[in-house]
Formats: sequence, C-alpha cells, structure tokens
Amino acid sequence: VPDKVHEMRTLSLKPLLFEIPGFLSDAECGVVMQLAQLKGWWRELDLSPDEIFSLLDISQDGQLQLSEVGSALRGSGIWLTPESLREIYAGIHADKDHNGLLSLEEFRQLSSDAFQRFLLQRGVESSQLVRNSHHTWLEQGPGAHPVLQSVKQRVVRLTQLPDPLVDLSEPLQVVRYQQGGHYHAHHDSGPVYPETACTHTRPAANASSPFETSCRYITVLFYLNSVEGGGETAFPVADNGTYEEMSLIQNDVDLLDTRRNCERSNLRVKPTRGTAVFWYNYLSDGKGWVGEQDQYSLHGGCVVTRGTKWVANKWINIDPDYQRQVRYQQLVSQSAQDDEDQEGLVASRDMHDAHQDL
Ligand SMILES: O=C(O)CCC(=O)C(=O)O
Ligand SMILES: [Fe+2]
Repeated sequence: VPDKVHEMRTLSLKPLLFEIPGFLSDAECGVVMQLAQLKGWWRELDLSPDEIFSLLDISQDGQLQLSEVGSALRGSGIWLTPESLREIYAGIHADKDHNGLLSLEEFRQLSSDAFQRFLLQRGVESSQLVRNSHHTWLEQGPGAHPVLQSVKQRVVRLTQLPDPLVDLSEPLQVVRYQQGGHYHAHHDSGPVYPETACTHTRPAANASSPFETSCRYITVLFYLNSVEGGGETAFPVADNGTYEEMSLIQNDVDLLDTRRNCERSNLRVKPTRGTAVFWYNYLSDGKGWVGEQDQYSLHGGCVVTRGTKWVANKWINIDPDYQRQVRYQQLVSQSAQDDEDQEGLVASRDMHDAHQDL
C-alpha cells in the first residue's frame, strides 16, 4: 500500500516463499472482488484439451471414436447412445467433417470450455474435480481499474522485475471457492525440457513443439478475504529434507489430496484478507535467468469448511529460453508500434475500446 512500510516474512526456502501481511487494503480487496463478480465466472476441470483427448483416446489411435467418448462418460454415470453423442457434436460444432470421429485437431478447435461445461452438466461431481472453484480474469493494462493497475505496479516493486515482464504476463486471476471447495496440490507451471514451449511466447517460437507449459516463474497469491473455516494454502513438501515423488503417496495417504490430507502438509498458510504470499515455481539457472522447475513449489487449496474463500493469482510468465523471451518482447513492441502507425490512418479508437477490459 502506498506510503506504508511492509513486513515480509520468509515462510520456506524450498520453495522460496514469502508472506506480506496487508499488501492490499481491505477496500482494494473489495474492489477486486466486485470487479470479478461483474466480469462473470468460469468453471473448469482444469485439464488441457490435449490431456482430455489423451484420456479419452483409449485405443490411442489419435481419433476419438463415438464409443470411446461414450464409455468415458459411462464411467461417470452418464449413458449416451452414439446418436445422442452425434447430436451433441452437431450442437457444439465438434465434428467438422461429420465422420463421427474426432481428431485431436477437431478436439482442440472445439471450445474446450464447451466440452468441460458439458462434462460438468453431465454430473461429474464437483468434489471429484482437481479444482472445485470458479475463476475469472481481470486485465491490468492501461484503461483498467486504477486499483488493478496499482496492484500490478506493487507486484513490480515486490518482485524487482522489469516492468515489461510483468506487463506481458497473464492478467490477474480471481478465484472464488464456495463452502466445500478445494484445489488439489499441483504445480502452477510444468517442467521445461529443451523442446518445451511456453504458452505466452508461442508467437516467437520457431517450430511447433510437442510440449507446452505456462512458464509461470513466480506466483503472487493474494487473499481477498479471511476464511471462516479451512481454505489454507498447503505446501505438502515445503522444506522437506528430500523430495521423492513416491513419498507423496504413502500407506494410502495421498499428500496431493487437499480434501483429506492438508493437515499432513509441511506448511499451511491461513488466508487473511489483504495478505499476499509469493513463491518461485522455478529455480535460478545460476546465470541470472530462469532454470529448472522447483519441485518443492507443489501446493494446493485445502477444503473450505466454512464460508467462502476469495483469492487472486498474479503469475509472472518468463520463458526459460532467454532468446525466445527476448524475441517475444521484440515482437510485441513491434506490433504495438505498428498499431500506433495505423492509428493515424484508421479511426481505430473504437476497436481499442472494444478490447478494453474492466
Ligand atoms: O487457493 C489457494 O490457496 C491456492 C490457489 C492456487 O494454487 C491456484 O489458483 O493455482
Ligand atoms: Fe496454484
């Protein structure tokens, strides 16, 4: 908050994790919640289209037969005949070539939101989801609400990163959990291999790559309210002596399960209105740039036992491939320049207004 001195507490070294009480004022938390409410909510299973496709493609032949989609749905207690599936495809314009098969390409084009909504409507229970919450996105660029812009500037100061890196990152994500909501333990961003592309720098990548991840170097998590019961953010392996994937599930205790086993997590942060926590999802490469994924950054939202829980995520996206990040930034500033050049010729103000978000 401007003109205020803030205390920053180190919560763990693995991952590098800090807590800053009072990072947002109560009024600011209220504004962010209201803006999110106005914007409207998404709900999702939190799987990428490729992941869903691969799960459904039992024969692994790269096509989804009607029977594959049908039997997948049967597993969740939904009985759909091939005819009714065809009808659904038609309804959501899924099967462009009308051959009754969905290729990965068709599946990708199919609005994954439409499909996920459909799965939810068809009775996948919310407690069975990886993430049981609603979320929405708020832009923080010029024209955005002053509170959102000011929060972004504070994130720049907090993280000591150059402005453009923060400006070119994802918008602010606001998340609302109702009573009973949770988010099982996860990494906000995946591992990077030499052939892994980052979602945000796709436009600057040369070839199509087999893997993609969001490359969220830092997560800044804001608690917008204090939760009446539960809803802690759990870091199951924070500051563990060692990290073994196997030890996450032991004697039937799955540490990733935040509905059951939060109290076994090494570290839990209690949601307090206005507090921010932030951590690094990647280690340093030792040369001043982003390196490997930090396995210890695993975290989740414990089940909310009483009341609702509101948080916001500010992710800072940086490509571990330095050259690609640079190319991407050049590309963006070039196209911003082109837009400006155009402005004199075309009355493009209306268009800009149309893109302006809350
Ligand atoms: O709700 C929380 O405490 C954690 C949220 C989270 O991990 C996320 O939204 O990625
Ligand atoms: Fe997360």
